[in-house]
Amino acid sequence: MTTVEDRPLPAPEAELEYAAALERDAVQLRRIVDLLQRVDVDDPLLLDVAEELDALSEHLENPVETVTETIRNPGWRHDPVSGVENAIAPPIILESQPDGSVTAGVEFGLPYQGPNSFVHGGISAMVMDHVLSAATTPKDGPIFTAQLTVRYHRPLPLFVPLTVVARLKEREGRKIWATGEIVVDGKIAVSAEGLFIQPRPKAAR
Ligand SMILES: CCCCCCCCCC(=O)SCCNC(=O)CCNC(=O)[C@H](O)C(C)(C)COP(=O)(O)OP(=O)(O)OC[C@H]1O[C@@H](n2cnc3c(N)ncnc32)[C@H](O)[C@@H]1OP(=O)(O)O
Repeated sequence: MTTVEDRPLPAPEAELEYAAALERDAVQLRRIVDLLQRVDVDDPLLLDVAEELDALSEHLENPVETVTETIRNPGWRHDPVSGVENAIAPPIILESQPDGSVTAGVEFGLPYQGPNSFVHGGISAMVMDHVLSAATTPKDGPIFTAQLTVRYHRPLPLFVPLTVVARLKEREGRKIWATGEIVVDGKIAVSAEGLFIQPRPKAAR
């Protein structure tokens, strides 16, 4: 059996081409997920869709990407919030600001709905976790969320541009606190505070 390690790595230019293709694939898959939320339930086209998607899955199944390969690829292209290669990511594109804060613009559609016409609270929490951690992530290694407190001030509407902001609050050894908000029409809809911890070096565990 050929393992991932045995397979030759693509040349750098081919790798770029594949990455771009994967990004385009994720865009189309995201579009399908969105359309499936909106299509008429009595549309006869729906009868063929599962078969067509099944054929597509069969096509992709061989060779399937293994866990090892997933870890080898850059995580930030795969993650569920800003991963451009991940169809479940909105995706949210983060920007680092000169003052050290991180901002992002996003607009959620129906796949992210919780209460009718509003964003699911778990999605808001996931976004806050991600953007807060981006504001704290030290350059010298990974960081883990230890605590996340989210306050929902007002419902977050779907189909409206939202702004996410996060900033580092305090650092004490391996512990880093950050705060942030999701803002709609200039008003804070969600605020959050997180404690992030740099894990101990392996030898010290
Ligand atoms: C652009 C890309 C941006 C990045 C995107 C990725 C974002 C993804 C963020 C995540 O989703 S991370 C996944 C969810 N989180 C986890 O799975 C974490 C699971 N927990 C752990 O792995 C460990 O518990 C943890 C690394 C958080 C801490 O383990 P340690 O062994 O390093 O902690 P240790 O016992 O040495 O304690 C160190 C200090 O932290 C404190 N501490 C540890 N865990 C805590 C906790 N959960 N809450 C509060 N304080 C905590 C602990 O009391 C102590 O305080 P003091 O130094 O003051 O004594």
